Formats: sequence, C-alpha cells, structure tokens
Amino acid sequence: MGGRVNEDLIKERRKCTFDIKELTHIIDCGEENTIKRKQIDNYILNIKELWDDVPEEYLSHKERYENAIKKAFIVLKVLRQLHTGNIQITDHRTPTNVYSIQDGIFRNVNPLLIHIGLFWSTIAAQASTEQQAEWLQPDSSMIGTYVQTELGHGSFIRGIETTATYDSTTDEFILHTPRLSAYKWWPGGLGNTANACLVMAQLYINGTCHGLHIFLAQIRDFDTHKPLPGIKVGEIGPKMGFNTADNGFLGFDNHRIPRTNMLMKNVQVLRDGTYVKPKHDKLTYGSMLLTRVTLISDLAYQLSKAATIAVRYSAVRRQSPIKSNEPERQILDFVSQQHKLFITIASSHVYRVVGLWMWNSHKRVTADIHEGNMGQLPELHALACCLKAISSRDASALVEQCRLACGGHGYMMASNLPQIYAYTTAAVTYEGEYTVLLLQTARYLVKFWRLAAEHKPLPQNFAYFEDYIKKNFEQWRNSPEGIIEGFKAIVAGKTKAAYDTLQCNLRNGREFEEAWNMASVQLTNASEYSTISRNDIEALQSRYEELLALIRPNAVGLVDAFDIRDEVLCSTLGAYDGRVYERMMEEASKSPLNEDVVNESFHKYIRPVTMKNKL
Ligand SMILES: CCCCCCCCCC/C=C\CCCCCCCC(=O)SCCNC(=O)CCNC(=O)[C@H](O)C(C)(C)COP(=O)(O)OP(=O)(O)OC[C@H]1O[C@@H](n2cnc3c(N)ncnc32)[C@H](O)[C@@H]1OP(=O)(O)O
Ligand SMILES: Cc1cc2nc3c(=O)[nH]c(=O)nc-3n(C[C@H](O)[C@H](O)[C@H](O)COP(=O)(O)OP(=O)(O)OC[C@H]3O[C@@H](n4cnc5c(N)ncnc54)[C@H](O)[C@@H]3O)c2cc1C
Repeated sequence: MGGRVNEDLIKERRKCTFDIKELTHIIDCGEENTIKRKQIDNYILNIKELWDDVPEEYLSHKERYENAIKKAFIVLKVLRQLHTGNIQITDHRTPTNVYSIQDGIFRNVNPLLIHIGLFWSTIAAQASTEQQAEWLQPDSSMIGTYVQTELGHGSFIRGIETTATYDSTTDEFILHTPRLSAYKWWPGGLGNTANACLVMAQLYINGTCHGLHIFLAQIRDFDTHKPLPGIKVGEIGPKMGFNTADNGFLGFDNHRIPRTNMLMKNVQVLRDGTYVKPKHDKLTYGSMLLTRVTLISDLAYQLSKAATIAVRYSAVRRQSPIKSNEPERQILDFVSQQHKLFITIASSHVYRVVGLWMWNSHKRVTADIHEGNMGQLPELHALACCLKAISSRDASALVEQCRLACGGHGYMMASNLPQIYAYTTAAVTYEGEYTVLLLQTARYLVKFWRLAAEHKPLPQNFAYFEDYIKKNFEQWRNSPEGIIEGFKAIVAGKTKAAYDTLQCNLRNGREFEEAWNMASVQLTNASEYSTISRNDIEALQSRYEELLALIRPNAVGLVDAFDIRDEVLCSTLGAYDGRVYERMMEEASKSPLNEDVVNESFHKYIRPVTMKNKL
C-alpha cells in the first residue's frame, strides 16, 4: 500500500533522542548480525509463493493446514540451504533469529515446527553417533515429531502408560498402548504430516520397568503416507490457536521396531537385554530443558511484536482532549497508556537478555555433561523451569494488555494481537505447565533452605539465605543494587515461609508429599518480605512516573529499534507508516461477506420474515 507516513509518527521519529540503529545492533548482538538478519528477511520474505491472496482467517481448518504445509516445505528448503551453506548466510545468535519471521508467513504456526525444533534436536542430543549418522541425513525421508503427552498424562510424565517391551528373540521393542488414557495426544505435526516420531515410553526388559526412554518409530509409509499396520493416528481438532500445527493422537497395537531404534547416546539396551544405565536419570528429559530455554527468547520476541503494534497505534490514535479546550491527544500521551506499553517494551528486553544468558548457560552445562560432569544440571533445570513459567505468564498477560490498549481495534484479527495472544498463552501450558514448573524450582529452593536452616554449608549462590537468617540484609536503597537485594530478601522470606509451613504440616503427622501439596500455594506465590517501607514505595512510584515521562518521546524509536518488518507484524494497527484507518478499510474489503451487495441469506431467511405480511 503506497502513501505518506502518518504525520504523528513522523513527528515522533523526529523527537527520538537516541540512535535507533545502534539499539537495533545491541538487540541483534552486533551490527554484523543485523546485516545477516536483514539478508535472511529479504531472502525469505521475497519468495512470492509464501504470500496469500485470501487472509488466513477466512480459510477453513483444512484449508489452513494445506496452505501452511505448502509454505512449510518452501521454508524447510530454505532452512536446509542455510544449514548447508548454499545460501551464504549462517551463524546466528539463537535459533529464534532464523525462525522468527515465520510468524508472518504462517500467521499461525509452522506445521513443521516440532519436526525442525524438537525432532531433529532430540536426535542430535540423545542418539548415539551411529544413530545420528543414519538418521540425520539431509535427504532423509523422515518427517518427525516429538510424542510424549498422553490423553491421561501430560505434567506427571512418570505416569505415562505407553510401553516398549524388549523381545530378545527378535531383537525388537514392542510399542503398545494398553488403554484409552495411554493414547498419545497433542504432538504437533502428528495429525497429518509426520511419518516418524520420537516416542516416550516405559521400557520393560524381562518384566522389569526401567522408566521412560525415547524410541524412534516410523508411523506412516514413506511413499503412500498411509498409517503402518498397528498404528492408529489422527488429528485432535481445532484449538484456540496453533490451528495449522495438526496436533495429533497416536495409538500403538503391539507395533514392533528394531532394538537399535531406542535413542542410545546416554543409555543402552544390549542385544542380550542387558540394561546400561545413564549417568543421570533425567538426561532423557533433556529436550524439554532445551525447549524451555529457547522459549524465553521466543517469548521476548512475541512481546516486542505486541509492543511495536500497540505503541505505533497509540501514537497515531487520537482520542479525548486532556484539557477540554485542547484538541484530542495521541492516546500515547495518557500516563496510564504509557504504563501499559512501556512495561511491555522493558519486559521484552529483560527476557531477551535473560534468554540469551540461559542459551549460553545451556551450551556451557551441556558441554560439561558431555565430559561426564552433571553438577550444574539441577541449577539449570531449576532456572529454566522458573524462567519458562514466568516469561510465558508475563508475555501472555502483557500481550493481552497491549491488545486491550488498542481498544476495539485490538479485537480485530487484522490487528494480529489476538493471534499473538493465542500463540503466547499456549506457552504457559506446553513444555511444562506453569504451576508444575514453579513447583520444580520451589523444590530446589527448599532443599537449600533446609541446609541454611540446619546451618550447613551453602553454595555461594545461596549465601543470601544465610544473610536472611542472620538478618544481615541492609536497609532498602533505591538503586539497582538495592532492588536486587530486595528481590533476594523476597526469595529468602518466601522460601522460609513455605519451608516453615511444610515443617508444620510434617510435625502434624502429614506425609512429606501431602505436606508439600498443602504448602503448594505458598511455594508458588511471591510476596513482600524485603526491608522496603511505605515511604520507599512512594519514592519508587514517583521515580517510575518520572521515567514514564522520560521514555515518552522515545517510545516510537524504542519499538522501531526492534526492527520488525511489516510482513512479520501483519497488523493494520502496527505498520511502519501508521496508515491505520486506510489499512483497516482495505482489510475489511477482503471480507467474503462483502462479496455480494445482498447476501443470499437475505432471500432465504430474512425477507420471508420481514416481508411476511406484505407479500
Ligand atoms: C521451525 C521452527 C523450529 C523452532 C526452533 C526453535 C524455535 C524456538 C521458538 C519456540 C516456539 C515454539 C515451540 C514450542 C511448540 C510447542 C512444543 C510443545 C512440546 C511439548 O509440550 S512436549 C511435552 C512437554 N511436557 C512437559 O514439559 C511435562 C512436564 N513435566 C515434567 O517435566 C516432569 O514430569 C516434572 C514435572 C519435571 C517431574 O518429573 P519427575 O516426576 O520425573 O521428577 P520429580 O519431580 O520426582 O523430580 C526428580 C528429580 O529430577 C529433577 N528433574 C526433573 N526434570 C528434570 C530435567 N528436565 N532436567 C534435570 N533434572 C530434572 C528434579 O529436579 C528432581 O531432582 P531432585 O530429586 O530434587 O534432586
Ligand atoms: C499448543 C500445545 C502444543 C503441544 N505440543 C505438544 C507436543 O508437541 N508434544 C507433546 O508431547 N505434548 C505437547 N503438548 C502437551 C503439553 O506438553 C501438556 O499439555 C502440558 O505439559 C500440560 O500437561 P496437561 O495437559 O496434562 O495438564 P495437567 O497436568 O492435567 O494440568 C491441569 C492442571 O493441574 C495442575 N497440576 C497438575 N499437576 C500438578 C501438581 N503436581 N501440583 C500442582 N498442580 C498440578 C496444573 O497446574 C493445571 O492447573 C502441547 C500442548 C499444547 C497446549
């Protein structure tokens, strides 16, 4: 769409007091990465076959999937070319960099998301060298998915009921679904797309259960794509979002796979049925850990999209004068609006930085694990659980806040905010449900509180627990260091309160698990335990309001620095040129309900009633 840039946005950009490009380079971790990112954007977004004439929202569930699959294989080809170096752009900060522009292409989810993001990465991390050499061929016929959750069990994975029983006479595992609740349910790409999967099942050898292990199973014929004998597979139906991801169900009826299809890097079953234990029994859960880490950066990116849309719209939208004799103001001038939006910008930066830090920590800990050192795994797991939980919960709440900040127009699908919300809120549940993950972190914290309470030596990271017990915390100071100290006090105070409740329940004769359950609300909620006073809060509040005013002239510059292209934002409200109303009218004209001047239902249903007495 041609035309001038909205005058208010032009003025906002003139007001900006910092170098927008410099911030973009910081976000990309260097100018070189910005250049590479833009090359990828240009390359992929210029592929004409990836763009639709009819907006996604007007397609049926089936048409959406078919359209998405067409695009997914174009994108897959490009990703393969990038990896093999046939397109000369490589080396990226985090995987999300390459994949983020797909949001614009699919306006939903790439049906190959799990194939690329989880299937290949799990094989790369958990299969033996020989298995990798066989399965990770660039021209492989396999389209895979990650099959863990069952109809009856998602969070409590030890309760998974699918079995893999070793048959030493044939050197095979027999995969079996013993009952309805054991049907696999949810895996992305399973419904129609995948012909193979990594399936999590309870391993049985000679009647002994060795717990959960991962197996590669072919489920559809590579040529005809028909389900193999003994496989019952299908799609689970429409969802709040993720409607192009063909999430599926899967049942096995004594389906046989070779013994060598168990992922054997960390754990082995030998030909004679000997079980060789892993060095750490949670290494099988490694893919969940990696995805949780990756998600933090992805959620930061979703926040930057929502903030870009809502801030640009708030600069263009004028409604109500502040003083009655003045013209209507940009809604961005209302301090309450600034509060809604600037927090979203800030949170995006916070989770971007933390996500990158976690990505690097994961790389470091994985290298250690490779050398046989498991020492850092529990801390990484506790951090990943907590950060995945709060980043997804914050992101979905803030995306919704941005949507509401755009008033009625935020409710339009063409604003793209409802789709970003549906995508973001799913992350609160998948890859470990919010409360369940917080309880994992609580379990870790309580362990160290117990050491502190018993005056046993603590690792340096937990020295603040001891400080709290000895009341060594300094008086609150309104500074970044003071805020960090305040948070330490909150964690220590909260952990203490939960620990005390737990102990009290135990003293009253409860079993540990029951006592834990009774303390679980305390274990997941944070409250104010720091030395902060009422006066401090007032000072913080007024500093916060000063900061809102300081940020105000730079708001549009700050979101421009995210440098997200219009094709990715897909929003009538958030485009760079700010031609909001023109774009809204153009999108409305695409509604099929505008195709006929008089819709045929008028003749069928309305006219017979309204004209009844006049005919
Ligand atoms: C084309 C695009 C490609 C994209 C590529 C990248 C793009 C990035 C963007 C991403 C965007 C979207 C992608 C996502 C799409 C959707 C994917 C969804 C996939 C799924 O949902 S898969 C299913 C996930 N399921 C879960 O997460 C289940 C949650 N439950 C659990 O994890 C466990 O049951 C549990 C809650 C952890 C409990 O486990 P368990 O009962 O076995 O353990 P205990 O509580 O008894 O604890 C025992 C002991 O073990 C420790 N521990 C537990 N887990 C781990 C771990 N993972 N690592 C290390 N240690 C672990 C625990 O701390 C205990 O230790 P302790 O005994 O206290 O010492
Ligand atoms: C969009 C989407 C995509 C998905 N993709 C995949 C995929 O590709 N592969 C795959 O295998 N799975 C996938 N899943 C499944 C997902 O991983 C699970 O839904 C998730 O792990 C939560 O498990 P659940 O559904 O069993 O929830 P439940 O565990 O039944 O949770 C229901 C409620 O019970 C509470 N609860 C449960 N246990 C406890 C506890 N111990 N203490 C306190 N409260 C508890 C929870 O907090 C929650 O409030 C996907 C899910 C979604 C929504």
